[in-house]
Amino acid sequence: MTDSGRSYHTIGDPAEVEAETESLRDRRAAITELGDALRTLVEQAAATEAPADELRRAAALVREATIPVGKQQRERGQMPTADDLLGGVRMYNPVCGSGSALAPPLLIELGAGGVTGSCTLGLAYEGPPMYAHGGVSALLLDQILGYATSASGHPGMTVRLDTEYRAPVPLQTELRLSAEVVNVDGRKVTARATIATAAEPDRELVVATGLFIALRADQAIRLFGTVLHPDASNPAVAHD
Ligand SMILES: CCCCC/C=C\C/C=C\C/C=C\C/C=C\CCCC(=O)SCCNC(=O)CCNC(=O)[C@H](O)C(C)(C)COP(=O)(O)OP(=O)(O)OC[C@H]1O[C@@H](n2cnc3c(N)ncnc32)[C@H](O)[C@@H]1OP(=O)(O)O
Repeated sequence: MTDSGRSYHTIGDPAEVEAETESLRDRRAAITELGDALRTLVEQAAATEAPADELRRAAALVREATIPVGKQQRERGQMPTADDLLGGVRMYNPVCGSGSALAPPLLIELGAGGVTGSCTLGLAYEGPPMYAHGGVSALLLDQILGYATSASGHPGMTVRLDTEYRAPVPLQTELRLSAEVVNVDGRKVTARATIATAAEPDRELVVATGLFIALRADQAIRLFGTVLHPDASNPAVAHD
């Protein structure tokens, strides 16, 4: 679980992220607080052995909670007002976002040779008994690969993700991820990422290679026209 405050998903130097007004800081802290509560709910709901009447009582309470949350909803073409897309603040990113009930969340740090990530997966992520679902491993790896490519100055979209599952990923165990860019060929960027446990960081449980393509301006406009304004200062768009 994350603390409230500055624990949401950012990329790069936090000092570079747009100056937060007091009200934006407060709203992001509240989004994180709700995210923490939702993650606790999701995890406990996946692990519960409570009797049927208790589950029905909980369902009624959750339905009640949707009333204030549902009052003001954004549409698909609108970014969350608490996000800063180019600054890399994505409050609801389903892997790292502190506001997302789906996110473990994965905490990513920028290091000298690449990026590292840490998280612990609860029972909500179970695939084979006691171990993570393979799709969840791929989700974590795609995210950290994307982060590594962006952090290296070559943001792009995943067009290929090759995932090799060498050993099952244990739940309720602190995990370490790492990723680095291994090749840049024009708009094509290749990166490699791994998942291990914190206790045995050199034993690679899952290894992925991702191919990322930097978007041409016309592609960015076609895909993200309503939310992304490509210009010379936008690092997400290749200008070749
Ligand atoms: C990306 C902008 C978003 C804004 C980002 C802003 C700031 C960044 C901040 C934070 C980011 C931090 C972390 C990132 C987070 C998460 C990472 C998750 C990433 C994803 O989860 S993202 C969703 C899944 N992703 C897709 O939804 C892509 C679907 N896709 C397409 O929309 C098209 O594919 C497109 C438009 C990408 C390319 O357009 P296209 O396909 O027409 O390709 P194009 O002509 O441009 O080709 C150029 C060269 O790539 C080769 N090439 C293409 N595809 C290939 C393949 N599959 N295998 C081998 N080579 C391939 C060609 O062969 C050619 O090679 P060559 O030059 O040698 O001929």
